[in-house]
Amino acid sequence: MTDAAALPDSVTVIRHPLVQHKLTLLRQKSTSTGEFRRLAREISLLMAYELTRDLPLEMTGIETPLEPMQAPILSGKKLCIVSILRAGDGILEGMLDLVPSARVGHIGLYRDPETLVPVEYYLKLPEDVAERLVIVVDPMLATGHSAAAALSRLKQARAEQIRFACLLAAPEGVSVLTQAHPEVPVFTCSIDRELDDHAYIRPGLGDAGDRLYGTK
Ligand SMILES: O=P(O)(O)OC[C@H]1O[C@H](OP(=O)(O)OP(=O)(O)O)[C@H](O)[C@@H]1O
Ligand SMILES: O=c1cc[nH]c(=O)[nH]1
Ligand SMILES: [Mg+2]
Repeated sequence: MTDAAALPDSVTVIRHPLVQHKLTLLRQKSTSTGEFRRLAREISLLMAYELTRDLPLEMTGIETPLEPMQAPILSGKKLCIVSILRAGDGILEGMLDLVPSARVGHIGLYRDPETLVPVEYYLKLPEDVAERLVIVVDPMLATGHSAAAALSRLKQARAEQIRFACLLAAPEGVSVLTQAHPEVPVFTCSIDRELDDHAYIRPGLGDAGDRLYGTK
């Protein structure tokens, strides 16, 4: 929704028609919990395809049933997907569908409803997170403070190569995150109009965690 020309180079809006179509279904208030979860998973798989588009390859010798050949395999850092609990888990599943051997980390953060400051309540990362390409996932980038705090935590754990993926972003969140972590590529399916007075993304999709898990 926001003029792409105004975006920093580190931000990619995934405009693939399947992603955009599924995102529209996801946003609709009539979409049930089960359908919401399924759509989030499908969109995440497609996002993982975009996020991993530039992974390096090397050639290796294999044998087909008919003859030997040189064929490409992934050669760079192994992957770690870090989910920002709890709504991040709705994205994690679809990413793991595409890269099932990735390691997984979790950062538990909730946004205090009064202050909007992210509060950390859980952290579990693979021991070798510093050697991996880390993809941090959370459906919503609203004020940007949860994502910025998660990336700072990962840097404390010595992670060096980090990407961030969300379904929806507010312009305010993009600005906060890219200023705090300018070297981190950010992938989103939409940059919506604005944040409202409760720091909800408008038009948005509501509360991602509640819609994924059927809570209020
Ligand atoms: O950019 P911010 O303003 O920090 O807001 C975004 C955060 O808010 C939501 O989580 P929430 O606090 O609702 O926790 P939940 O995932 O447990 O529902 C969302 O999943 C992000 O983590
Ligand atoms: O719009 C928003 C903002 C933060 N968290 C959500 O789940 N939705
Ligand atoms: Mg929530």
